[in-house]
Amino acid sequence: MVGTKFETPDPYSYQIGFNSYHATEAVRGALPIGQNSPQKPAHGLYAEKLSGTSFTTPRSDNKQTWFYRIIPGAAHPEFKPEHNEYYSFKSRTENFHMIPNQIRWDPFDLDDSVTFIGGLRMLAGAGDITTKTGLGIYIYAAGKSMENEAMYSADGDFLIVPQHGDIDIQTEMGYLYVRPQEIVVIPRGIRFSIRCPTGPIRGYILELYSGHFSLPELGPIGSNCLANPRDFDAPVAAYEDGDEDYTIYCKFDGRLFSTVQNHSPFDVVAWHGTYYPYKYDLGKFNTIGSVSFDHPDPSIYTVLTAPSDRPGTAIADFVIFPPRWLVQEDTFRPAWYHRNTMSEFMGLICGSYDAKEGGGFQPAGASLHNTMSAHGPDASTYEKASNVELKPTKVSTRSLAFMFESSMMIGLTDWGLNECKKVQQAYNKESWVPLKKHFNGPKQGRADLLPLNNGKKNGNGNGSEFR
Ligand SMILES: O=C(O)Cc1cc(O)ccc1O
Ligand SMILES: [Fe+2]
Repeated sequence: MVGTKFETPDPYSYQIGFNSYHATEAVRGALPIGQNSPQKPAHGLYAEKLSGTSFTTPRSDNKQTWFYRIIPGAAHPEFKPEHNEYYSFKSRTENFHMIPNQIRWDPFDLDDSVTFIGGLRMLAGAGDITTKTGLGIYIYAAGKSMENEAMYSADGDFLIVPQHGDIDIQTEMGYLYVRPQEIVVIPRGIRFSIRCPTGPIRGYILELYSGHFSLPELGPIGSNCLANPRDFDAPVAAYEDGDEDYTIYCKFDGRLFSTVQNHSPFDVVAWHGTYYPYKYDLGKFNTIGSVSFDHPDPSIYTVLTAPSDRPGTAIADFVIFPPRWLVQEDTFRPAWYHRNTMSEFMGLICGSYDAKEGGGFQPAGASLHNTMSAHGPDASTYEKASNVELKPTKVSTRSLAFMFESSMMIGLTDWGLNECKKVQQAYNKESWVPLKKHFNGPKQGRADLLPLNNGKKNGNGNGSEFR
């Protein structure tokens, strides 16, 4: 299993469950009983509501939280725009480079001279923030902890995939400690601060402009497997009653704004509700696969999904390729060659990826196979996998790749295509141009000119039911 992480003790305790109703108080009696907004909440606290869905969203999807805090979130001077070229993330579609080519990036650099906010770069995106449709993809690299600084995104939910270094996250709801091979989701609007307790940090972020993540349906799999709801951790209330200045950064329509307030935003003494940040250890993913033949669709590896209005069609799926046994008979076992209507952005947290034996897809690197961009195993993977003896084999041991998959066409920012200087110029040439022809039939053919096959036009007629 990935994610056996006893090296760093987890300093925090959590409440468990995906989409659970949580209630937590750091001072006894801070949560009102039987009501949300008493005339005078206990201990001189203010009640404040944070809604992540419209008030009238059906109960099953409704996400709201009540805070009992020292000072309401509104107690700050006005926000002013930050004037740093990277802080206007150029997240509008008209600024994107739309390219049909397959793209692959060398590992992104570490940079320990900046904080999480200073080292956040938009790589790619789709849709429109103002109408809450689509997604943004970011790379972060930092080494300085955010001290007396917090941020929130009005634009969407942050799904953070750490690749290097632990992140210690303080949020309005409490603390989350997240290591590589774990993920964390910080929903829209929640204020948070990121510290780097183990040194430099680096990773990937999917910002979801539309709705929120849910667990995929399990269909015939039944009531367990894949990511089980019990394995998601939410913080317990933790507050500070600080009077020092705090800079609050706000990401709003792809631009960064800031203000300085004279108290800590992490002053929530108690909260209850369904809208909260959560983490998940990818090592707990219960992987399902074929025990007979053929390579199944990677949708079986979906950890979280953000559905669109079209059934079965996601704005964003978060998919992982964890260590697993491959046992299929008479099967080309790596991913097949394919062209999909869905776009695929992939990253590698550690190890290697079984469809890219030829190297080039490295930890902290990435690839993008956009709508209908042809891809699949590189030439060396093909040669190996089409000749290998098919014994039960464990793949991706000590490896973890992931995919942000989207029904939208993904565009690249200037940073993603040029400024980062990580795009591999020879990706196609090295991966697929070397593929050899193995065809051994005549130079031309037409099905309707073939001699009759005992009256059967299609199929070999042999059946394969008793393999
Ligand atoms: O392209 C990729 O490597 C991702 C992927 C993996 C897989 O097992 C099947 C389809 C697919 O797009
Ligand atoms: Fe693919």
